[in-house]
Amino acid sequence: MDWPQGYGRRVLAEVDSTNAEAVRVAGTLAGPEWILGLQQTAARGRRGRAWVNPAGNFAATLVMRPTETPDRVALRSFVAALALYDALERVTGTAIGLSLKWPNDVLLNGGKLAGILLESIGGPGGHLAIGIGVNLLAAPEMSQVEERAVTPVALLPETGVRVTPEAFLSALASAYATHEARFVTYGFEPIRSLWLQRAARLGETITARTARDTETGVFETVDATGQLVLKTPKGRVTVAAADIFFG
Ligand SMILES: O=C(O)CCCC[C@@H]1SC[C@@H]2NC(=O)N[C@@H]21
Repeated sequence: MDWPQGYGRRVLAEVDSTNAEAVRVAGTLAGPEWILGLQQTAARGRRGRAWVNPAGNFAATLVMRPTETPDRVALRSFVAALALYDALERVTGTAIGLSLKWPNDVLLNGGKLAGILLESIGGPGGHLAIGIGVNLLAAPEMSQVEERAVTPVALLPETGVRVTPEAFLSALASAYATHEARFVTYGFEPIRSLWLQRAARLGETITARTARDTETGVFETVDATGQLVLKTPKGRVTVAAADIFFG
């Protein structure tokens, strides 16, 4: 697989967190760069949670310096989710069982295979870190993740396909570059449309839990700003950030 032009790459045998490394190196970079960590000792997940990261799983962060407004920069989580989906399809040879869970998880056979953590570095006009973790080899135990979280799954036990983190990075970087170019050229609409075609539970009843509220309704769509749109008994509700529960 060809490495995409214009993107740098560094591989670290061990690091606390590739997102933390992104913060340390962002100011020294001349262009976008992938940081692959073969072992992470303090990996972090969304909403301040820890990310359990057994060796052999994939952990990388893309550091870049987007020029758009913060709202648009945040839409990169959909760009990254699409790239992950495509890379997984590429390495396994099939998209069967793959789906995307709003805002930015990748599911395989209904279990959580991958997660994305977007962090801004240095405020507006600064860098963006897109941290991506994929359970290539092993999934954490249910006891290691939050209660009611989607059951974690891993690629090898689910599909029999063994992929190294380095090989997966090549597939992901290439897929990411394709979707990034689409986003920069055509905006969010084609990304939104591709994402919706791969969405888990679209048209079904789901629950969105925010820090303050819990909303249950039919998952209608994702709007032009990336917000989740639910049809609830009290009307249409848009959700900017939440944990999503099925069933
Ligand atoms: O909570 C989630 O679903 C997001 C998990 C993101 C984990 C990845 S692993 C690579 C990068 N470095 C980190 O410390 N976290 C992200």
